Amino acid sequence: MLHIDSAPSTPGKVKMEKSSYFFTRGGGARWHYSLAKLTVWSFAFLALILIFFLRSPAPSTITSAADPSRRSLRNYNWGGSAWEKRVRASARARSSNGLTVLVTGAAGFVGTHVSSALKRRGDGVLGIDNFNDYYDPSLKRARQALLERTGVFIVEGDINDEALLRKLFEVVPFTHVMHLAAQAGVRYAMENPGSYVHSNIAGFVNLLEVCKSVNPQPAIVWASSSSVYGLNTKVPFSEKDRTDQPASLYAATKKAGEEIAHTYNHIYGLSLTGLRFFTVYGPWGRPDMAYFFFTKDILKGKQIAIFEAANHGTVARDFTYIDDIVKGCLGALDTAEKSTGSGGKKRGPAQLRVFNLGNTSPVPVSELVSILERLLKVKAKRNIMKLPRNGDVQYTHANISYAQRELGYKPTTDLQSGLKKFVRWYLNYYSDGKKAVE
Ligand SMILES: O=C(O)[C@H]1O[C@H](OP(=O)(O)OP(=O)(O)OC[C@H]2O[C@@H](n3ccc(=O)[nH]c3=O)[C@H](O)[C@@H]2O)[C@H](O)[C@@H](O)[C@@H]1O
Repeated sequence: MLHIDSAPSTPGKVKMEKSSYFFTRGGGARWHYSLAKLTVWSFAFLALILIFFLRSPAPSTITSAADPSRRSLRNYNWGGSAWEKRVRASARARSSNGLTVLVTGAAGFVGTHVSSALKRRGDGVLGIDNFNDYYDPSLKRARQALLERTGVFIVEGDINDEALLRKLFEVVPFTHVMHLAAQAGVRYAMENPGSYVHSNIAGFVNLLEVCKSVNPQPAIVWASSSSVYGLNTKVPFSEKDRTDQPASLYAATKKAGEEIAHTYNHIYGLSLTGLRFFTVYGPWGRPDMAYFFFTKDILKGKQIAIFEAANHGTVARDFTYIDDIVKGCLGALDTAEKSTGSGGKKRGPAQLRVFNLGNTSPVPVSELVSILERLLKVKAKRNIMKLPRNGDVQYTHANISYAQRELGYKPTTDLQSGLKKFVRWYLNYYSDGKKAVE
């Protein structure tokens, strides 16, 4: 008998005393009996596997590319005629001159708002999202339900799944891709660097590989970030300023995205527009962002950490309201020129752009908290802390004249009015007893 005490510490080196029971010569009838039993059980096991495969539904069951960065590896189901029908219906534009847009990260904050705005004005929209657990997936499911009501179907899958992306382009000849799927968050990059490489680099390259090879190639608009300005001190930030000093891995992956975009534009003629978003906030926002968890913590009476730079220096952000960002995204899609490649080959020069989408009026984080206090009618428990060395920069401020000229981009919502709408949404969303605030 193998006792727990006698088990060797090296796995795989367990002495199989029981196995000698099957293989000793003197075993006789007992040996034959055991062999027969083993055979019967083996057949039963094989039969079970066979039944499992025969009973599998017609749609292909694809396991997403293993993501080492996630605790929960996910299986996604896609395919089959009913699924294709939903994909086609969602992507159908109301009129023949409407766009047909694949929105990646459609269950995300910006993705939901952009998808809904496109659908409302008559464009065809299909979403894709992997519903990962970076933050509460139930919020993503609620956004999905919202989009379903407007007629937008979100395919569950990962942008790293090449077969899925190819299938989507086979079913629908998308004219545009609005690429918003990403691992967001500046500070989380120190905890989980792999997830940034997986989504923001590998996932983006996979998407571009598929886009370059399909006919017709779509035009691509995608989310870069204000964080690419990193340690740049020249303000306001202009697209011409240096972006070679990222302060976080998140920023570095977004900057890498801009360089990767250059390559695919140069070699394959893909039309590519990068949008540098400046701290986007609003209803249905991201719970990992300061304005969101400050609201939660102020209401709970919990202390909040407010960062300040050296010598009591102000930390400020050019907070940009979601509706303004949506207008910028639509402006970028509407002015995107066609890609020029076909058959995977470039046939001529293609459009390559990068725009700042900010609000042009930075607000100190302490002022953000004061606005929240007034709106929530609760005093915050402020804990002023030195800005940690975790990727945060002290200050952001967008120069938006290029986006104004080319996209007609003109932000109209100040932080006070935008937060008012956010707080109204927050109280309404979380007052419904079913949604727990962690
Ligand atoms: O502009 C962008 O491109 C980026 O904007 C945000 O990043 P960030 O500006 O750091 O937004 P928050 O995490 O909401 O932080 C806002 C401000 O609050 C400060 N903060 C954050 C957390 C905290 O506990 N205390 C605190 O004072 C930060 O230093 C920052 O100045 C998003 O999280 C990024 O995904 C996005 O790419």
